Amino acid sequence: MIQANRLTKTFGSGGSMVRALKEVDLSIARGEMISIVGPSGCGKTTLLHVLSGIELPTEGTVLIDGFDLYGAAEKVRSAFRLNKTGFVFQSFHLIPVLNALENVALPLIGQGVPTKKANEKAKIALTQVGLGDKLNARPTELSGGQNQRIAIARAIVSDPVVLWADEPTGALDSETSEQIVGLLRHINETMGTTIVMVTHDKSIAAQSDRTIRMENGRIIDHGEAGAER
Ligand SMILES: Nc1ncnc2c1ncn2[C@@H]1O[C@H](COP(=O)(O)OP(=O)(O)OP(=O)(O)O)[C@@H](O)[C@H]1O
Repeated sequence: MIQANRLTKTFGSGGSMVRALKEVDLSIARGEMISIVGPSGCGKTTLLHVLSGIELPTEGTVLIDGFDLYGAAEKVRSAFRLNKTGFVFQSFHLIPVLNALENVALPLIGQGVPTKKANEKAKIALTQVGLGDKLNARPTELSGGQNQRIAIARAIVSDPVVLWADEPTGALDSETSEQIVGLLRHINETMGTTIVMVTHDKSIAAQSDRTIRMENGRIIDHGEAGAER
Protein backbone atom coordinates (compact mmCIF):
# COMPACT_ATOMS: atom_id res chain seq x y z
CA MET A 1 0.00 0.00 0.00
CA ILE A 2 2.86 2.38 0.94
CA GLN A 3 6.28 1.55 -0.44
CA ALA A 4 9.29 3.80 0.06
CA ASN A 5 12.62 3.02 -1.55
CA ARG A 6 16.00 4.51 -0.68
CA LEU A 7 14.55 7.75 0.67
CA THR A 8 17.23 10.31 1.37
CA LYS A 9 16.71 13.86 2.59
CA THR A 10 19.52 16.35 2.98
CA PHE A 11 19.13 19.87 4.39
CA GLY A 12 21.69 22.61 3.69
CA SER A 13 25.10 22.08 2.14
CA GLY A 14 28.80 22.09 2.93
CA GLY A 15 29.71 22.23 6.62
CA SER A 16 26.11 22.83 7.71
CA MET A 17 24.69 19.88 5.76
CA VAL A 18 22.28 17.64 7.70
CA ARG A 19 21.42 14.17 6.40
CA ALA A 20 17.97 13.79 7.98
CA LEU A 21 17.10 10.57 6.08
CA LYS A 22 19.65 8.04 4.86
CA GLU A 23 18.40 5.57 2.23
CA VAL A 24 15.26 4.58 4.11
CA ASP A 25 13.28 1.61 2.78
CA LEU A 26 9.80 1.12 4.19
CA SER A 27 6.74 -0.96 3.45
CA ILE A 28 3.31 -0.48 5.04
CA ALA A 29 0.33 -2.74 4.35
CA ARG A 30 -3.20 -1.50 3.66
CA GLY A 31 -5.14 -1.02 6.89
CA GLU A 32 -2.09 -1.03 9.17
CA MET A 33 -1.83 1.44 12.05
CA ILE A 34 1.87 2.27 12.42
CA SER A 35 3.84 4.28 14.96
CA ILE A 36 7.21 5.84 14.20
CA VAL A 37 9.35 6.43 17.30
CA GLY A 38 12.93 7.46 18.05
CA PRO A 39 15.01 10.14 19.77
CA SER A 40 14.56 13.83 19.06
CA GLY A 41 16.16 14.84 15.76
CA CYS A 42 16.38 11.28 14.37
CA GLY A 43 14.25 12.17 11.32
CA LYS A 44 10.69 11.11 12.23
CA THR A 45 8.93 14.27 11.06
CA THR A 46 11.12 14.47 7.96
CA LEU A 47 10.15 10.87 7.10
CA LEU A 48 6.44 11.67 7.53
CA HIS A 49 6.76 14.81 5.41
CA VAL A 50 8.59 13.00 2.63
CA LEU A 51 6.22 9.99 2.70
CA SER A 52 3.20 12.27 2.53
CA GLY A 53 4.47 14.64 -0.18
CA ILE A 54 4.73 17.71 2.07
CA GLU A 55 8.48 17.83 1.48
CA LEU A 56 10.47 16.59 -1.55
CA PRO A 57 13.10 13.91 -0.92
CA THR A 58 16.64 14.50 -2.15
CA GLU A 59 16.52 10.99 -3.59
CA GLY A 60 14.23 7.98 -3.52
CA THR A 61 10.69 6.97 -4.43
CA VAL A 62 7.33 6.69 -2.66
CA LEU A 63 4.42 4.64 -3.98
CA ILE A 64 1.02 5.10 -2.31
CA ASP A 65 -1.80 2.88 -3.47
CA GLY A 66 0.06 2.46 -6.77
CA PHE A 67 0.62 6.21 -7.23
CA ASP A 68 4.23 7.26 -7.80
CA LEU A 69 4.31 10.39 -5.62
CA TYR A 70 7.57 11.84 -6.95
CA GLY A 71 7.18 10.54 -10.50
CA ALA A 72 4.20 12.91 -10.82
CA ALA A 73 4.15 16.62 -11.60
CA GLU A 74 3.80 18.95 -8.59
CA LYS A 75 0.17 19.78 -9.44
CA VAL A 76 -0.81 16.12 -9.71
CA ARG A 77 1.02 15.32 -6.45
CA SER A 78 -0.80 18.16 -4.62
CA ALA A 79 -4.16 16.96 -5.94
CA PHE A 80 -3.38 13.41 -4.78
CA ARG A 81 -2.43 14.70 -1.33
CA LEU A 82 -5.62 16.76 -1.04
CA ASN A 83 -7.99 14.12 -2.40
CA LYS A 84 -6.52 10.85 -1.13
CA THR A 85 -4.67 11.58 2.10
CA GLY A 86 -5.23 13.42 5.38
CA PHE A 87 -2.75 15.03 7.77
CA VAL A 88 -3.10 15.67 11.52
CA PHE A 89 -0.57 17.95 13.26
CA GLN A 90 0.41 18.32 16.92
CA SER A 91 -0.84 21.91 17.00
CA PHE A 92 -4.13 21.22 15.13
CA HIS A 93 -3.59 23.87 12.38
CA LEU A 94 -7.24 24.96 12.42
CA ILE A 95 -8.39 28.33 11.11
CA PRO A 96 -9.46 30.32 14.19
CA VAL A 97 -12.03 32.55 12.48
CA LEU A 98 -13.90 29.56 11.04
CA ASN A 99 -16.22 27.34 13.06
CA ALA A 100 -15.81 23.55 13.29
CA LEU A 101 -18.08 22.83 10.33
CA GLU A 102 -16.32 25.40 8.12
CA ASN A 103 -12.86 24.10 9.08
CA VAL A 104 -13.82 20.54 8.15
CA ALA A 105 -15.65 21.52 4.95
CA LEU A 106 -12.70 23.58 3.69
CA PRO A 107 -10.67 20.79 2.00
CA LEU A 108 -13.80 19.61 0.19
CA ILE A 109 -14.52 23.13 -1.03
CA GLY A 110 -10.88 23.22 -2.20
CA GLN A 111 -11.64 20.09 -4.23
CA GLY A 112 -14.58 21.84 -5.89
CA VAL A 113 -17.37 20.15 -3.90
CA PRO A 114 -20.44 22.46 -3.71
CA THR A 115 -20.81 24.13 -0.28
CA LYS A 116 -24.07 22.35 0.63
CA LYS A 117 -22.61 18.91 -0.08
CA ALA A 118 -19.32 19.84 1.65
CA ASN A 119 -21.22 20.94 4.75
CA GLU A 120 -23.24 17.69 4.81
CA LYS A 121 -20.05 15.62 4.64
CA ALA A 122 -18.35 17.82 7.26
CA LYS A 123 -21.30 17.29 9.61
CA ILE A 124 -21.02 13.50 9.19
CA ALA A 125 -17.25 13.60 9.88
CA LEU A 126 -17.73 15.78 12.98
CA THR A 127 -20.41 13.41 14.23
CA GLN A 128 -17.99 10.49 13.69
CA VAL A 129 -15.42 12.16 15.97
CA GLY A 130 -18.05 12.93 18.65
CA LEU A 131 -18.54 16.63 17.90
CA GLY A 132 -21.96 16.53 16.25
CA ASP A 133 -23.16 19.08 18.82
CA LYS A 134 -20.27 21.56 18.25
CA LEU A 135 -20.68 22.36 14.56
CA ASN A 136 -20.86 26.12 15.10
CA ALA A 137 -18.17 26.41 17.77
CA ARG A 138 -14.89 28.10 16.92
CA PRO A 139 -11.55 26.51 17.90
CA THR A 140 -10.99 29.14 20.61
CA GLU A 141 -14.23 28.06 22.32
CA LEU A 142 -13.15 24.42 22.54
CA SER A 143 -10.56 22.32 24.41
CA GLY A 144 -7.32 20.95 22.93
CA GLY A 145 -8.84 17.48 22.65
CA GLN A 146 -11.90 18.87 20.89
CA ASN A 147 -9.68 20.87 18.50
CA GLN A 148 -7.75 17.72 17.65
CA ARG A 149 -11.06 15.97 16.98
CA ILE A 150 -11.96 18.74 14.51
CA ALA A 151 -8.54 18.31 12.86
CA ILE A 152 -9.14 14.56 12.61
CA ALA A 153 -12.61 15.15 11.12
CA ARG A 154 -10.99 17.48 8.55
CA ALA A 155 -8.40 14.79 7.75
CA ILE A 156 -11.00 12.02 7.19
CA VAL A 157 -13.71 14.04 5.46
CA SER A 158 -12.46 12.99 2.00
CA ASP A 159 -12.28 9.32 3.06
CA PRO A 160 -8.49 9.17 2.58
CA VAL A 161 -6.52 5.98 1.88
CA VAL A 162 -3.93 7.09 4.41
CA LEU A 163 -3.96 9.36 7.44
CA TRP A 164 -0.61 10.86 8.51
CA ALA A 165 -0.33 12.14 12.09
CA ASP A 166 2.67 14.01 13.51
CA GLU A 167 2.61 13.84 17.33
CA PRO A 168 -1.22 13.97 17.36
CA THR A 169 -1.28 13.81 21.16
CA GLY A 170 1.81 15.94 21.79
CA ALA A 171 -0.18 18.95 23.02
CA LEU A 172 -2.68 16.97 25.11
CA ASP A 173 -2.83 15.58 28.66
CA SER A 174 -2.55 11.81 29.08
CA GLU A 175 -6.27 11.10 29.48
CA THR A 176 -7.18 13.14 26.39
CA SER A 177 -4.27 11.51 24.51
CA GLU A 178 -5.75 8.07 25.23
CA GLN A 179 -9.11 9.23 23.88
CA ILE A 180 -7.54 10.65 20.72
CA VAL A 181 -5.52 7.53 19.97
CA GLY A 182 -8.67 5.49 20.68
CA LEU A 183 -10.47 7.60 18.09
CA LEU A 184 -7.67 7.03 15.55
CA ARG A 185 -7.88 3.28 16.22
CA HIS A 186 -11.66 3.38 15.77
CA ILE A 187 -11.25 5.17 12.40
CA ASN A 188 -8.60 2.63 11.38
CA GLU A 189 -10.89 -0.28 12.24
CA THR A 190 -14.21 1.04 10.96
CA MET A 191 -13.07 2.93 7.83
CA GLY A 192 -10.06 0.74 7.02
CA THR A 193 -7.85 3.84 6.86
CA THR A 194 -4.11 3.17 6.96
CA ILE A 195 -2.65 5.35 9.74
CA VAL A 196 1.00 6.36 10.12
CA MET A 197 1.81 8.43 13.20
CA VAL A 198 4.92 9.86 14.78
CA THR A 199 4.87 9.80 18.57
CA HIS A 200 7.16 10.24 21.56
CA ASP A 201 4.69 8.48 23.82
CA LYS A 202 5.28 4.77 24.44
CA SER A 203 1.72 4.06 25.57
CA ILE A 204 0.39 5.69 22.39
CA ALA A 205 2.82 3.71 20.20
CA ALA A 206 1.80 0.50 22.00
CA GLN A 207 -1.72 0.87 20.64
CA SER A 208 -0.64 0.59 17.01
CA ASP A 209 -0.18 -2.63 15.05
CA ARG A 210 3.54 -2.07 14.56
CA THR A 211 6.23 0.30 15.83
CA ILE A 212 9.03 1.48 13.55
CA ARG A 213 12.14 2.72 15.37
CA MET A 214 14.44 5.34 13.90
CA GLU A 215 17.88 6.49 14.88
CA ASN A 216 20.12 9.01 13.17
CA GLY A 217 18.20 9.14 9.86
CA ARG A 218 17.73 5.39 9.53
CA ILE A 219 15.11 2.79 10.48
CA ILE A 220 16.79 0.48 12.97
CA ASP A 221 13.74 -1.71 13.65
CA HIS A 222 10.72 -2.22 11.39
CA GLY A 223 8.72 -3.89 14.20
CA GLU A 224 6.60 -6.99 13.88
CA ALA A 225 3.12 -6.83 12.40
CA GLY A 226 0.55 -7.59 15.07
CA ALA A 227 3.16 -7.57 17.85
CA GLU A 228 1.79 -4.50 19.62
CA ARG A 229 -1.75 -5.67 20.33
N1 LIG B 1 14.04 22.59 7.40
C1 LIG B 1 15.16 22.10 7.94
N2 LIG B 1 16.36 22.69 7.71
C2 LIG B 1 17.50 22.19 8.23
N3 LIG B 1 17.56 21.10 9.03
C3 LIG B 1 16.38 20.48 9.29
C4 LIG B 1 15.14 20.95 8.77
N4 LIG B 1 14.15 20.12 9.21
C5 LIG B 1 14.76 19.18 9.97
N5 LIG B 1 16.09 19.40 10.01
C6 LIG B 1 17.11 18.57 10.72
O1 LIG B 1 16.92 17.23 10.30
C7 LIG B 1 17.08 16.32 11.40
C8 LIG B 1 15.80 15.51 11.58
O2 LIG B 1 14.76 16.38 12.03
P1 LIG B 1 13.27 15.89 12.33
O3 LIG B 1 12.45 17.07 12.69
O4 LIG B 1 12.81 15.06 11.19
O5 LIG B 1 13.49 14.94 13.60
P2 LIG B 1 12.43 14.34 14.62
O6 LIG B 1 12.85 12.95 14.89
O7 LIG B 1 11.04 14.55 14.07
O8 LIG B 1 12.65 15.24 15.89
P3 LIG B 1 11.65 15.67 17.08
O9 LIG B 1 11.27 14.39 17.76
O10 LIG B 1 12.48 16.55 17.95
O11 LIG B 1 10.49 16.37 16.43
C9 LIG B 1 17.44 17.19 12.61
O12 LIG B 1 18.84 17.23 12.71
C10 LIG B 1 16.89 18.56 12.23
O13 LIG B 1 17.62 19.58 12.87
